[in-house]
Amino acid sequence: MTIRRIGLLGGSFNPAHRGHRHVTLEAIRLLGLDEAWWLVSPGNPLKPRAGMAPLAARLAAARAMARRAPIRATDLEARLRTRYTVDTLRRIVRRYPRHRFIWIMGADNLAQFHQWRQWRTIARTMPIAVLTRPGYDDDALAAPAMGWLRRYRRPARQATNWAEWSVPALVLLRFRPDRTSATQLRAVDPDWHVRFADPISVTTTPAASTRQPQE
Ligand SMILES: Nc1ncnc2c1ncn2[C@@H]1O[C@H](COP(=O)(O)OP(=O)(O)OP(=O)(O)O)[C@@H](O)[C@H]1O
Ligand SMILES: O=C(O)c1ccc[n+]([C@@H]2O[C@H](COP(=O)([O-])O)[C@@H](O)[C@H]2O)c1
Repeated sequence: MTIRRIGLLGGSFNPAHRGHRHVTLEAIRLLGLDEAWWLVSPGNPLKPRAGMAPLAARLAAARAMARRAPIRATDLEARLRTRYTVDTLRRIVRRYPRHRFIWIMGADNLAQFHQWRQWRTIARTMPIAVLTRPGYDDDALAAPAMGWLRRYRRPARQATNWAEWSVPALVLLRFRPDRTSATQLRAVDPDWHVRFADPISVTTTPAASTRQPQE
């Protein structure tokens, strides 16, 4: 039985940008992943709905950004009808028994992690990799959740062993950072989603546009 090693990066992807692609490719390299899945969120429970582009447009833009990379942009959360990460991860682990998963998030998300529903249960569900992000790395190390997570920290040089770690486990990944943010992109191009309003007109490979991860 071949075990697939998958990294899960959840996000609003409003819109997906080259920073997402860069940090995901770095995570794939440093963690020795077969693939990363972008979980394009129907709606981050902590973010306002105002200014959030429709899921179809965010998904189409994410698929275009993930093209020709071992990255799948998916609407799994909408399909599973989950919104909270703790529920999503529980369902995914059950649904894909032949896969091993690691949760990936940027340093900005670790700073807020203690506000997520049942965040300790998330950490007990699968290992967590935190990605360096300019302006947030110090905050992440001082994050309230780190008060508890710190004791489970693993050295980055052992990152490729993550599938054998007992949980909770946390690894902080450092690499050449990328400053891109969706907030910045929306400021210069607030109507970006209009270009993705009709997903059929979006240039993605047919396989990438329809495939769901295999169980
Ligand atoms: N440049 C980046 N470096 C590191 N991590 C990133 C970067 N951009 C996004 N991420 C991470 O990717 C995930 C999804 O990010 P998200 O879709 O919210 O993009 P964003 O640029 O942070 O958006 P916004 O500015 O709207 O908050 C989060 O875990 C986030 O921390
Ligand atoms: O489950 C929660 O309580 C929770 C609270 C805030 C954010 N999240 C998840 O964190 C991921 C990153 O969200 P975002 O909007 O910062 O890209 C995304 O998968 C969200 O669903 C999850």
